[in-house]
Amino acid sequence: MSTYLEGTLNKWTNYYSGWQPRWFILDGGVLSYYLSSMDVQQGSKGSVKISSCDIIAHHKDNRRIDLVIKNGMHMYLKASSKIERQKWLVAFGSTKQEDLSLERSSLKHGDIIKSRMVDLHVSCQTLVTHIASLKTCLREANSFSDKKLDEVSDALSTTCDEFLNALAECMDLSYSEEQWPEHIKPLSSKQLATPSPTLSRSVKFGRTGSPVVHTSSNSFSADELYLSSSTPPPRPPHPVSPLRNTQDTSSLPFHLQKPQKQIVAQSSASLRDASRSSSELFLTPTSSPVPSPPSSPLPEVATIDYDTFFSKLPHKFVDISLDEDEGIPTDSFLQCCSDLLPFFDALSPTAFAPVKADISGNIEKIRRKYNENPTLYHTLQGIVGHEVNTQTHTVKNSSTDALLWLKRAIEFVQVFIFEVANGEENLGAAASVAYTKSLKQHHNWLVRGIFNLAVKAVPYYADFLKLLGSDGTAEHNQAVLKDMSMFSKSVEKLTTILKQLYELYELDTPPKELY
Ligand SMILES: CCCCCCCCCCCCC/C=C/[C@@H](O)[C@H](CO[C@@H]1O[C@H](CO)[C@@H](O)[C@H](O)[C@H]1O)NC(=O)CCCCCCCCCCCCCCCCC
Repeated sequence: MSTYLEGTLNKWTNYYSGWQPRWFILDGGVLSYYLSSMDVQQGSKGSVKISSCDIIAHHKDNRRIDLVIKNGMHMYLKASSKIERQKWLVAFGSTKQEDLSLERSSLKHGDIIKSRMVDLHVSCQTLVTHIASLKTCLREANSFSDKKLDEVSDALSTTCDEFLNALAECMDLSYSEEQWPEHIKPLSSKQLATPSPTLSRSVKFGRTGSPVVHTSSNSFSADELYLSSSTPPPRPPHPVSPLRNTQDTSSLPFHLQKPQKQIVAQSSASLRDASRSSSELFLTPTSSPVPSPPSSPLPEVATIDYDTFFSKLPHKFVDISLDEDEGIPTDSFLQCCSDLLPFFDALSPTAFAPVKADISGNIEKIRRKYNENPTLYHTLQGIVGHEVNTQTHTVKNSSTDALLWLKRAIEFVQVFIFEVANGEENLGAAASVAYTKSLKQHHNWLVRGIFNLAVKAVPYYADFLKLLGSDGTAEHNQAVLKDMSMFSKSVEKLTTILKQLYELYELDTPPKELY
């Protein structure tokens, strides 16, 4: 008998109507919803097959469940309480289990492994996100509460369990299917139930935010962690390491090709550069079941590169090399800021026209100053320092003032991107956080009102990721989120330096009359 559950859940509708109560029925593996319990006879307003969804217990909101449908669509749900959410999570989990058992009886071994490989891949991506959040929390320990840290750790721990379960099942299935030599026997599900030191794999994100899978040649175990788009990797023709002692990437068991992706083989040396990325997932090897020869060649690395808005930017904040004493080169900084302007047209040429005009006006003011004397004004600090020394920083249209407003705008963008990269899918909420941190205190009631209106025009999360270059697939979305994370980190570094500059000269105190 299949799992049955019915009850009220709040469903996210849109930014105008927000969360709306709906009557949900889970039956026969399908979740359907109705306007109310009285409207069931009139047919459902929509339904989704639970086995085609990834079920995500939201890591910040303990009442929320996100159903990520395999075609990239979402259904956001909110229970009335944490306990109520738990009830639904259990029901969804049981339903998935039932469907899996059904599949098992009708599918061949290989098909089941395939389906679990896809699960493995999805939870691997989720792990990457959680670990990025955890790293941010740890890095910014001062500004994050213990509660936030606990939440992120819990989410990470839950996803680790999901990942290990999926991996365990793959191992069991593959082990029962083939005879492996004793010394490279795949780990059993029992071994995997407790994270094992023999798990030897690390996944990193490259500078473009793309996943990079590396295999360590001196700690091989037969349980390859595949990163697969939709089809799983081919089984190695012979049950020995396809990677050990070889530079031939053609034998890599990664099945990653897709027309829009580029596969690159790199040495571990170039990966060290890639470790500047803000998002890294390490399932760290500590020991190996198979000792390796001391003279193993460098590990092989397969990278998938996705193009995103960020990777295609002609000038990137991350590439700005600071002068001594953290001097920010004026020319590079302005080029990076200018490159962001076309994005406002993509968002909405009319709604964002004032914002774009304000930002480009300030870029222009600073550019004009720089052109007067590129040596003297080589750095932003040089411009501000010179204006302060000559008492021209307070005159109308000073570069100091232009940079102050440009810094606030860039900070808005950085915090907004940070929020989204860290799991905030409600763009209105992300914009509010960004606004409070960067601009609100400097705006009077009129501009605050404009913000409240502008925020209603924010796009949907999925559309926003598409504007940033995603093709809508989970993998590409993930790549965009990684690039966002890296973008936010590199911009934050610069806004922090600028804030310190303005604090030094006491030039950034909000006017009291605004309160
Ligand atoms: C998707 C999120 C949508 C959120 C929308 C936020 C909109 C903010 C609304 C504010 C409108 C501001 C219009 C202008 C206001 C100006 O009055 C104000 C002051 O101007 C300054 O005045 C000085 C004289 O007093 C003058 O000397 C100086 O030159 C002049 O600048 N200016 C501002 O407040 C600055 C506004 C900057 C707003 C930045 C908002 C950025 C929104 C980005 C949203 C999308 C982010 C995704 C980007 C991804 C790609 C990188």
